[in-house]
Amino acid sequence: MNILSVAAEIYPLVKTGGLADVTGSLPKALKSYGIQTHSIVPGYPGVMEALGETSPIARYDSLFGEPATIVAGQAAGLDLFVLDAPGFFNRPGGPYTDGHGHDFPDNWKRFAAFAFAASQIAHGLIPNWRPDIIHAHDWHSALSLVYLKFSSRPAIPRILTVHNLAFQGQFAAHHFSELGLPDEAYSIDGVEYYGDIGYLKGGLQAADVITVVSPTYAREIMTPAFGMGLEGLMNARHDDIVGIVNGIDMEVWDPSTDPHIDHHYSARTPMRRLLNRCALLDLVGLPNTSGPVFASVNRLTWQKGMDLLAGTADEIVAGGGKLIVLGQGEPDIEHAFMEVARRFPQSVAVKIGYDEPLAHRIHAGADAMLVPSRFEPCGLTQLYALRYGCVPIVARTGGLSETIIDANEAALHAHAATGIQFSPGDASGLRHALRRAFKLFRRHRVWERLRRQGMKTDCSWHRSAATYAELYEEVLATDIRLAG
Ligand SMILES: Nc1ncnc2c1ncn2[C@@H]1O[C@H](COP(=O)(O)OP(=O)(O)O[C@H]2O[C@H](CO)[C@@H](O)[C@H](O)[C@H]2O)[C@@H](O)[C@H]1O
Repeated sequence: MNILSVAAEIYPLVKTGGLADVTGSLPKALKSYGIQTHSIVPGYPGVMEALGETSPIARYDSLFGEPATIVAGQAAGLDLFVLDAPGFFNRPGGPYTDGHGHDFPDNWKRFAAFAFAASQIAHGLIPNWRPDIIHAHDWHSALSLVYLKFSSRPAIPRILTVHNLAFQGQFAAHHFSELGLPDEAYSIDGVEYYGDIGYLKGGLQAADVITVVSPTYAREIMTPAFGMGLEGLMNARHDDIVGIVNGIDMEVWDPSTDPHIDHHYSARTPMRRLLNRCALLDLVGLPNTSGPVFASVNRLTWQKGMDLLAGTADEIVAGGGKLIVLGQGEPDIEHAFMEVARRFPQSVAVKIGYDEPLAHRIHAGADAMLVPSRFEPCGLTQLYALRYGCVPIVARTGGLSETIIDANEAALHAHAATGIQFSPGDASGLRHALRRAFKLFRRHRVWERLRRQGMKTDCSWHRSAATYAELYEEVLATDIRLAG
C-alpha cells in the first residue's frame, strides 16, 4: 500500500515540535505492515541540503506566482517529494516565522502552493507511482484535501491528522479568489470559517477520516473548552474521528546508544544514569546536591502551562530541589524564567532556545520531567522521559492522562505506576504534585521502582502503527467517503 504523507515538518530535516517527530517516525514504523510512505515536504534550506541525489518530477513556471519544481529524493531513510520553490521556502527564519518570530505574511500562499502540489501528486502527477491514500497533517497541509474534494477527477481516500487544534491557519477571505478553488468551496462544507478562510477547518470537512493524537483529546475537542471554535464541526463529524496515541522513535531516543549523552545506560544500570545527572548539573552550572532535579523541555507557552511552572519554581527551591528549563516561546514567559534563574542562581538554570542535543542530555540526567500543560493532544516529552528513566509529572489532560500511570498507593503497590498526574491543571495542582514528588523522592526504593517501571513502558509505535495500518485498510476497503 502506498501512502502520500503531507506535512510541513519532518524529523530530522525540519522540526519545530512534535509534528516533525511523528511524521518522521511513523513511516518507518508502518514499513513492517507492508505500507510504503512517501512524504511531501516544503523545500526549506535544511531539507534541500539533506537531500542526496534528486530527480525532478514536475516543473511549474508559476506556482502561485513562483517558479517551482517537485523533486523526488531520499534523506535519513525517508522517501521524499520536495516542493523546491525558493521564493516561498528559501528564506531566513523558521518554517512559518521570520527571525523575529512573526508569521510570514504570505503563509496563506506558501501553504496553499504546498498543498496544491500535494493534491497533484495524489491525482497521479508522478509517472508509475500513485498513492492509495493521502494523509495530511495539521493546517499547513490540510488544503490538499480540499483541492481533492472539489476536483472533478477521481478521488483517493483522504485522512487528516490533527496534532493541535489550536493552530488553524485562518486567513482573510479576500485571498479566496487566489486559491484556485471553485466558488462552492467558500461555504460551510469548504473553507469558509467565521467569514474568513480556515485551512484546518476546510481540511476537517474534506477528510474522510480525521485522526487526533489520543482518544482523550478526541473526546475533549467535542467541548467548547478544548474545541477552539471547532467543537460544532467536531461533534457533527463525531463518527469519523479516531484518537490514536503517538509512539516514539526508539532508535533516536535510546539511552543505551544516544550519541548526545555522555554515559550510556539502561534500566539495569541506574548508576550509569547518575553520571549523566552529574554531567548535566555541571553543564548548566548548578551544584550537585542531593535534592531532586526537575526539568522541562518545552515550548514556553500558555498551552504548555509554562507560566504556571515559572510561578511555582519557588516551591522547588524551598524543597531543596533544582530546576532546569530548556525552551523558547512567549516573551513574557521567557522573561519570567530568566527572572527566576536570576533570583535562584544556585537552584535554577534556564536556557532560552531550541537545542536538540541538550534536550537529550536533560532527559538522561534530570530526576523528573514537568509537563504542566493546560491541554495536550498527546505529548511526546513525557514519553521520552519514560524511556530515559526521568519520572514524568504531568497535568491530567489529553494524551498525558493516557500515557502516564499515577503513583497512587494502589498503583505503586501493584508496581504499575510510572509518574505523577495532577489535577486541577493550575498552580495549586502543580504545587501539590511537586510536594508529592519530593515525598516520593525521599522514599528512595519507591522512586527507583517508579523510574524503572517507566523505563519498561512500551512507548514505541508498535501498537499505534498497527492501528494506523488497520485504519488505512478500512478506508480502502469501505466506501466511507462521506465528504463527497
Ligand atoms: N527548546 C527545545 N529544544 C529542543 N527540543 C525541544 C524544545 N522544545 C520542544 N522540544 C521538542 O519538541 C517536541 C515537542 O513535542 P510535543 O509532542 O511535546 O509538543 P508539540 O506541542 O510540539 O506537539 C503537538 O503535536 C504532537 C505530535 O502529535 C503532540 O504530541 C502534542 O500534544 C501537540 O501539541 C519534543 O520532541 C520536544 O523534545
